[in-house]
Amino acid sequence: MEILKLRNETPDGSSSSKFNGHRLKPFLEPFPTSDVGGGPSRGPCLPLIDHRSRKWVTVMDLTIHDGKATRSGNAKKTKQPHNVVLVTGKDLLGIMLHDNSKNKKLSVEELVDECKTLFFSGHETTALALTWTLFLLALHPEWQNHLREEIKQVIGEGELLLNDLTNIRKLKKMGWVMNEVLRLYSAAPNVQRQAREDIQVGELIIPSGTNIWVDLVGMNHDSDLWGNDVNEFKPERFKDDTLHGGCKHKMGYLPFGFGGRMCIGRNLTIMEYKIVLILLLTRFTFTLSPSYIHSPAIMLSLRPTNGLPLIVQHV
Ligand code: HEM
Repeated sequence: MEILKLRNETPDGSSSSKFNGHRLKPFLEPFPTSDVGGGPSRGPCLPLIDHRSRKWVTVMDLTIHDGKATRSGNAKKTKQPHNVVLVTGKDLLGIMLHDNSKNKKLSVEELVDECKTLFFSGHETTALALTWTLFLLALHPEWQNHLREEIKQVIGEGELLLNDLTNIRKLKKMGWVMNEVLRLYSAAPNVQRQAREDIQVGELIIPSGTNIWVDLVGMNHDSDLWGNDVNEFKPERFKDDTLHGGCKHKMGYLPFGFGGRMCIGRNLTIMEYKIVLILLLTRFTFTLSPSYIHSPAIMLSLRPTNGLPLIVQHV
C-alpha cells in the first residue's frame, strides 16, 4: 500500500513533532496570575502555560523557574523556590530529569515539550478508550458477563495483585474488546505523515511535501474492508486474527499507527486498560442512562461531546 512509503520527517530530514507544545497552545488554560511567582509548593497541577512567555511554568508536578526544573509534587514541598532540592523518582519524569547517558540531558524546553506530549498522548487516549468501552459494554451486557467470567477464570476471585500482572496478558477476550472499541471509536482518529517524494495512490498524485492525514475512523468504518457488519460491535472478529480482526487489508487496522512513529505507549495503555476494566467490572454493572445523547465528535481525539452518563450498580 502506498501509505507505507510516507514518512513523518520533513524533506530536510528533521523531525516534525505532531504534538509540539506550541501547537497545543489553544488547548492550554492560562495559569492563574495569583500563582505566578507563588513558588512551587502548590503540588500537582494540570494547567499549562506557554513557557516562552512566562517566568513560571508548572507542568503536572514539575516546576521550572529561571531555567531550573524542580519536582513540586507531594514528594517534597519547599518554601524556597530559588534553592530547591531536586526530588527525583523512578518515574518517567525522574528519568528525564536525571538521565545523563550519552550526554543527552534534555534542555528545559525539551523537557517541557516532552511532558506536554506525554501528558496529552498518555492520558486522553486511554481515558477515551475506557469511556467508549463502558458505552459499548453498557449496550452489550452479554459482553460484560463474558469479561467477568474471563476475569474469574484468569485472575480468580481475590484482589488483583498489582505486583504480579503476568496474568493480564491472558485476558484474551478483553483484548478483543479493546481492539473492537478502538475500531468503532478510535481514540486517535487519524495519523499524520508527510510525502517525501511524489507518489501515486490509485489515480491520485500526491506531490512531495504534502501533509497527509490518514483517516483511521474512515478506514475502520469501511465496509469494503470489514464487510457488512462493519458498524456492529463484534469483539469476536479478533478471535482468530488478533492483529487485524479479519480486515481485508493488512494495513487496514492501525489503532496505534505504524512504522517508526508507531505509538510508544501501546503496551502501557493495554496494561492500564485491562487493570481498570478488571477493577470496574468485578465491582459494578453498567447500563446507559436515558439522558445519554450520542454525540461523538473529533476534537483531536474522538470524544462524547455530551458526556457519557451511565447507571452504575454493584454487581
Ligand atoms: C488507547 C490508547 C492510545 C492510542 C489509541 C494511541 C494512538 C496513537 C497513534 C495513532 C499514534 C500515531 C502513530 C503514528 O503516527 O504512526 C500515537 C503516537 C504516540 N503515542 Fe499513543 N496512543 C495511545 C496511548 C498512548 C500512551 C498511554 C502514551 C504514553 C504514555 C502514548 C504516547 C504516544 C507518543 C509519545 C506518540 C508519538 C510517537 C512518535 O511520533 O514517535 N500513547 N499514539
